[in-house]
Amino acid sequence: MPSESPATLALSDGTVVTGCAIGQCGTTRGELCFNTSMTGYQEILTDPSYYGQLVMMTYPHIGNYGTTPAENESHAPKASGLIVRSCTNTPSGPKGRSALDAYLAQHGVVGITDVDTRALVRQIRTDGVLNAVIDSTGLDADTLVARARNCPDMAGRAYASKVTTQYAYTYNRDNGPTVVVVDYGAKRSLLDAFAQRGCTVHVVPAATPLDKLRSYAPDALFLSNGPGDPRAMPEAIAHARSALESNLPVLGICLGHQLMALAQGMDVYKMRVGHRGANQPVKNLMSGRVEITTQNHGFAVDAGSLPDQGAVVTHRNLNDDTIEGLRYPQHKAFSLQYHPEASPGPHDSDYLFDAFLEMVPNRAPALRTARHGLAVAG
Ligand SMILES: NC(=O)CC[C@H](N)C(=O)O
Repeated sequence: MPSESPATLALSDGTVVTGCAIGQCGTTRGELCFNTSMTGYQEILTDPSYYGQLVMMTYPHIGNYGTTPAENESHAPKASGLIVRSCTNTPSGPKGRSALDAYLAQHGVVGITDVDTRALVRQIRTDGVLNAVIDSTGLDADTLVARARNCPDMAGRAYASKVTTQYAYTYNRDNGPTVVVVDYGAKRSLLDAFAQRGCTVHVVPAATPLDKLRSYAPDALFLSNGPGDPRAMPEAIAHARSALESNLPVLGICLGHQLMALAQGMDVYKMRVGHRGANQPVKNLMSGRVEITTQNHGFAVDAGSLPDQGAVVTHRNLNDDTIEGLRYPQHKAFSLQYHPEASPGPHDSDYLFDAFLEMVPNRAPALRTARHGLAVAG
């Protein structure tokens, strides 16, 4: 156990639990979400899509293999706080890895350990998602519950502006297609997925309009993952519409997927409980193949809003039948609710990056694209 200092977790429904402080001493709040991955806590903490959320890990032992900069998905943690059952201060693994507690403190993240996380998950699964506060400064329970109740809801929050890059930069230069990434909070491993395939990768701020994107002479556009409610991003929805109409291949992942669906006139809703973990089963409806996937989302595209034309469901979640992938037959585009780059998680869905790049004209024939049914008009 990293410390003997008490900490409190207070939920907006009045639940108050006590545990021990980890990381920075302080008070923090956000939407309480749980992640069922057994490993990958550092990738999860630094995934910008967790901005504004308190991450609760359901796997009981967290911190076992410490932390190292190579496992960052962005330069520092973006989650608002961390809740675990048991946090070790003596990580195993190669020399030079830091303890999770020290890593959290170094980056100003407030956390709590020694909490019955599984009981809290059962509560959330029954009652739906809610906001919470973690405190290690000794504030009283009533104050903490009141702060949890005052915490802004994730619905209506355009948080991508908090995590997007301020300046355009080139992540990789190579001989393959030029991909322009619109950064709503992109994970590093998404950029790596393109770099590993020989792409030149330019990353631009979320508010960059299409004519500016064209100045990079892109072969393809990528709309990234990111935090918050896509319905609160009218400018980004308009940009997604221009991207779709650009005649360039477009891929959207997670927030990018939701923005593309909204641009095509579909609706997005806030889920009662989101999908966060590394073992979500998804069926590719064209190949019939089931992929075990990594997910992190609290909003989803409403299947009831599927237009007669303009979007076709390509992937479904086998747990709850929610939409996991769409293709847009009038455009060179498809989008995914889940994370084919994983990190953490299985690599079953890697093929989707190849399928996307095969949409770029003058590239290798779209063998894998055709096999998975994602070949499009254009
Ligand atoms: N990983 C993401 O891009 C998340 C998208 C969106 N913020 C959601 O929670 O649904």
